[in-house]
Amino acid sequence: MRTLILGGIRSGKSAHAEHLLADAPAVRYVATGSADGDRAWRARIDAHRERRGDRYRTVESCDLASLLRDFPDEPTLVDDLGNWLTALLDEAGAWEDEAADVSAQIEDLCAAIAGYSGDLVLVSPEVGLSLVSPTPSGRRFADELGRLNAAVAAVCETVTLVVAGRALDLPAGTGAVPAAPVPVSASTAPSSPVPAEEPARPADAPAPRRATVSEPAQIDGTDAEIFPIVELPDHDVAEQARARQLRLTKPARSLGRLEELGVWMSSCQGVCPPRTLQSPAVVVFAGDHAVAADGVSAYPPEVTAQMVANIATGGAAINVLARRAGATVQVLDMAVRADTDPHVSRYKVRAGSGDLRTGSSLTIAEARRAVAAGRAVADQLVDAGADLLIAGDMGIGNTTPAAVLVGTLTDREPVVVVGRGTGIDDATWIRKTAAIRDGMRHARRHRNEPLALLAAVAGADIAAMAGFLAQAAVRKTPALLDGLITTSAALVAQQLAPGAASWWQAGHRSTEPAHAFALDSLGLTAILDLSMRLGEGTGAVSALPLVASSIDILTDMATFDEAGVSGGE
Ligand SMILES: Cc1cc2ncn([C@H]3O[C@H](COP(=O)(O)O)[C@@H](O)[C@H]3O)c2cc1C
Ligand SMILES: O=C(O)c1cccnc1
Repeated sequence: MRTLILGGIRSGKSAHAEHLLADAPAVRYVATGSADGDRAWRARIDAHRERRGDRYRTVESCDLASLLRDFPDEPTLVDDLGNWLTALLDEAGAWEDEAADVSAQIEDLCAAIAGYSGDLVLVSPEVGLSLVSPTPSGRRFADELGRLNAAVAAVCETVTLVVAGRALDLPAGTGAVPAAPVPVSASTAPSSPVPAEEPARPADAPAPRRATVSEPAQIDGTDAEIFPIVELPDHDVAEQARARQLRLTKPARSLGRLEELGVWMSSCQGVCPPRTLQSPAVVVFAGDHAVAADGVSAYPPEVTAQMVANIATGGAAINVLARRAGATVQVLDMAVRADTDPHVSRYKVRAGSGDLRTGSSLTIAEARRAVAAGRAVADQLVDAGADLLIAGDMGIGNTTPAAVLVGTLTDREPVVVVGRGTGIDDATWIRKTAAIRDGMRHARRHRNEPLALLAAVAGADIAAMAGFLAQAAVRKTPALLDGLITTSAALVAQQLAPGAASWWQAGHRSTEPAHAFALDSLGLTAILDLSMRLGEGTGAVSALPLVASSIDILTDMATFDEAGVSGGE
C-alpha cells in the first residue's frame, strides 16, 4: 500500500506516518534532509529519532528512486519529499535558472513509487495554502512542490492531509489528473447475448420475462470507482402515488409498509400507478477469502465451489425461493479458489481473495476490475430488461470481511459486529473476532476511500457487489438488499455513489448483529424479520412477493369514486 501524507509545518504529519507503520516489525526510514545545522535543528531531528525508536533503520539519501527500486517491498517511510525536491532544484541550478527542468527526475521517482510492492509512506509538505512567496525561488519551490505532490498522489492508493494533528483521507478522483466519469456500459458494451440461468419454476408462479446477460468485453477496470451523480427517485411521482393511496378503498395508511413500498416503486419507475414487475434478477457473487483457511466458519472453504455448482444447477435455497418469486438467478465466480464453469467464471478476478488481516485482500487494480464487473453485470441486466436487481453472496468465511466493513464504516468495535455466521462455536468466535480486529486495523485508514477499503479487506465478491448495487442506482433501477454481506457492500456502494441508497430497500434483517448497524447507517428498515441467516439473496427474494403486492395495490384496487364507497374525513 502506497500512502502520501501531506501537511504543513508541525501539523503532525510525521507522527501520523509513523502511526501507519506501527504494526510493521521493522521500518526503513529514509531521511532526505541533512542532519547538519544549528543546535535547535539537531535537537529537533534527535527528538524525531527518539520517538521512532529501535524498529527504524535510518538511511540518509536523496537518491530516492534507486533506494525504492533496490528494496521494493520493505516497509519504508520517506520523510520528506520537500527536502528531496530542494536537493533536486539545488543540483539543477533551478533557483537561478528558470529554464532548468526537473520533470524527468520527478517522473522517474513516480515510476519507482508506482512499482513499489510493500508498504510505503511518503511525507511531503503542503505549502500551497500559504501566501505566495515574494521571492522567485520561493515561488519556484511552491510551484514545483505542488506539481510533485499531485504526481505522487496519482501513484498512491491513499492520500491523507494532516492539519493540527487531525488526519483527513482525501477522496480519490479529485487529484491532479481528473478522470472523466466513463459509464462502464460504454467500455464494456455487450457482445453476444447469452441467457441467465433460469431453472424450471413452479406451475403457479408468475412467468418472469427473461433478462439476458452478455459475455463481457475486456474489463480493465479503468475508472471503475468513478460514478456519475446518482439522480434520486422521482419526488413528484412519489407524491402522486401517496395521493392515490389515499383515494383507494381502505382507511388512510391502513396498509402500512405495503403502501410505502408501492410509493417507492412508483417513484423509482417514474410512473403512477407503477408497472408490474416483469423481470427481477438475482446475481449471486461468489468468492473465497484467505481468512477462512484459519477457521472462522463452521464449514470448510471447499463448500464455496461446491455451492457455486449447486446454485448453477438450480439446487440451492436461492434457486427455490427465486422460482417461487419469479426471479432469474445467475451465479458469478469472482474469486473462488477452484475452477468453475467458464461461463460462471467469466468475470473472475483471482483464485481466492487475499488476507484481510494484513489489509491485502486485493490489489487496487483487482478491486477496480471487480467493481467494474459488478457494474457491467448490472448494466447488462438492465439493458436486457431487468426491472429489479438483487445481489446475493456465496463464500465460506464471508461474514468476516462483511463485519470488518460494517465495523469500520459504522464505527463499531469488533466484539459488537462479530456474529455466529454459519453457526460457529465459542473457540471459532474468538478467532473470528481477532481476525475482524486485525482487518479493522487496516480498514480504518481507508474509511473514506471506498476503493482502497475494498482492496484492503473486502475481496472481489464483495467489491463486485458494491459496483453492482451502485450501478443499479445509476441506472435508476430499484434493488433489494439481502443480509449482512450484501448490506456491507451497500455501505461501500453508498460511498462510491452517494444517494444510491434511495434506490434500495432492505429485503430482510438477518440475525447477524452487524446487519442491523449497516441498515441503520443506510437509513433502511427491513421489510421482513424471519430470523434468517443464510445469504445467497434469500432474504431479499423472500420480500419480493410483498414488493409485487405493493404494486398490485396501486394498480388493481378500486378508488372510493370508482367503487361508490364513501370516503372518510
Ligand atoms: C452449505 C452452505 C450454503 C450457504 N449459502 C450461503 N451461505 C452463507 O454462509 C457463509 C458465510 O458464513 P461464515 O462466515 O460463517 O462462513 C457464506 O458462504 C454465505 O454465503 C452458506 C453456507 C453453507 C455452509
Ligand atoms: O446475513 C447474512 O446474509 C448471512 C448470515 C450468515 C451466513 N451467511 C449470510
